[in-house]
Amino acid sequence: MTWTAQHLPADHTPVKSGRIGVLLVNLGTPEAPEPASVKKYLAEFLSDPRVIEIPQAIWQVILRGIILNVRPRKSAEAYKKVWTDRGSPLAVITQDQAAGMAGRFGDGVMVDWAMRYGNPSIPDQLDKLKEAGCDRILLAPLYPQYCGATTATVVDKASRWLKKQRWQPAIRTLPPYHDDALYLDALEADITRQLEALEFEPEVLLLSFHGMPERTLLLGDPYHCHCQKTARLLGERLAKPGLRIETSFQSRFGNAKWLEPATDDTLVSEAEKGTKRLAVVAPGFAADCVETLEELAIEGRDEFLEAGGKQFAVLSCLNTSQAGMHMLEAILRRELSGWI
Ligand SMILES: C=CC1=C(C)c2cc3[nH]c(cc4nc(cc5[nH]c(cc1n2)c(C)c5CCC(=O)O)C(CCC(=O)O)=C4C)c(C)c3C=C
Ligand SMILES: [Fe+2]
Ligand SMILES: [Fe+2]
Repeated sequence: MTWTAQHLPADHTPVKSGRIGVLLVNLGTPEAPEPASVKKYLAEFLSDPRVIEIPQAIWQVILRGIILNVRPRKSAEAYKKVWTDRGSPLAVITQDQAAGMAGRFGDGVMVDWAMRYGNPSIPDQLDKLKEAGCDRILLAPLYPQYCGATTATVVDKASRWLKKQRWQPAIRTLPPYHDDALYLDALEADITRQLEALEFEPEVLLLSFHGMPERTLLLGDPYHCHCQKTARLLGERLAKPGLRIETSFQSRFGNAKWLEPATDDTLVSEAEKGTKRLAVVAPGFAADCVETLEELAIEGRDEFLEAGGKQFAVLSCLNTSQAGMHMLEAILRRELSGWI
């Protein structure tokens, strides 16, 4: 028997194919800087076993009984301070990064964006790319340093979507790029540009990475090593007389021991030991967000100045800077090789 289109189910529509999709993914953010939205976002984020690695039965009692009744109000205040006309900085910048990549790889390549928690969700965006005819998709978690709590959970989420597809697109994932010359070139250029534009010359440049529970390092997560390697390679490039480069970890959460030294403690100890002029940059964040714009630029400033510091600046993340977009295009193009 010869199979022809008439043997297909009545609802079968011919599938467009042959296109390539690129999905940029970042962490996720609330829909609004209000406690109810923050609560919804944190409930999803902090229920991810890749993020909180203690048994869910115990954790859900703590999360729903205490944390989700206290933290959303406090976090919503932080989000209010950095919210823009277009929404949360993290979402706006990620959207702009995707828009800035569109058209750079030719007509057959669509570039879109998603958030691991909240919207636009990874499954919705993968549906969209597939429906538009993408049979090859490059999934790009925008985390230079690999971490189970960030990179792996993006791949987990996409894998759950793949599991439901009868006809799966081919998927590639962007590897960590913590020691990639393209990334280091972009950071070196963008940090140098911003340091030269400051009204003061910092004595200390603090490289602040997002923290993680120390236990994850002992369990073999490469995140800490990746941060240290980025810091070492970037430090070598930025080294100049009169500038000391230090590394720290920010955004401590909960009571467990986190990676050290902590950024807030470092800002205070630097000021107390006499550092007057300090600049901070967060090389691990692909886009500015509440953690850089509020925790570093507002809280961090207060901590440093109250402890005796005199001049303080937080540099922008790569965001949609020329150096950042050039890097993004180059690392994506490399991962698309053989497809375009
Ligand atoms: C145990 C809790 C957390 C872990 C582990 C964690 C890891 C982690 N996070 C980022 C990047 C971002 N985190 C952001 C916000 C944020 N992070 C946590 C907690 C953990 N993060 C919370 C509770 C929040 C929300 C804000 C708050 O209430 O303090 C953000 C910004 C999101 C935004 O909306 O702007 C980013 C980005 C990394 C890279 C990482 C592990 C390496
Ligand atoms: Fe975080
Ligand atoms: Fe924070």
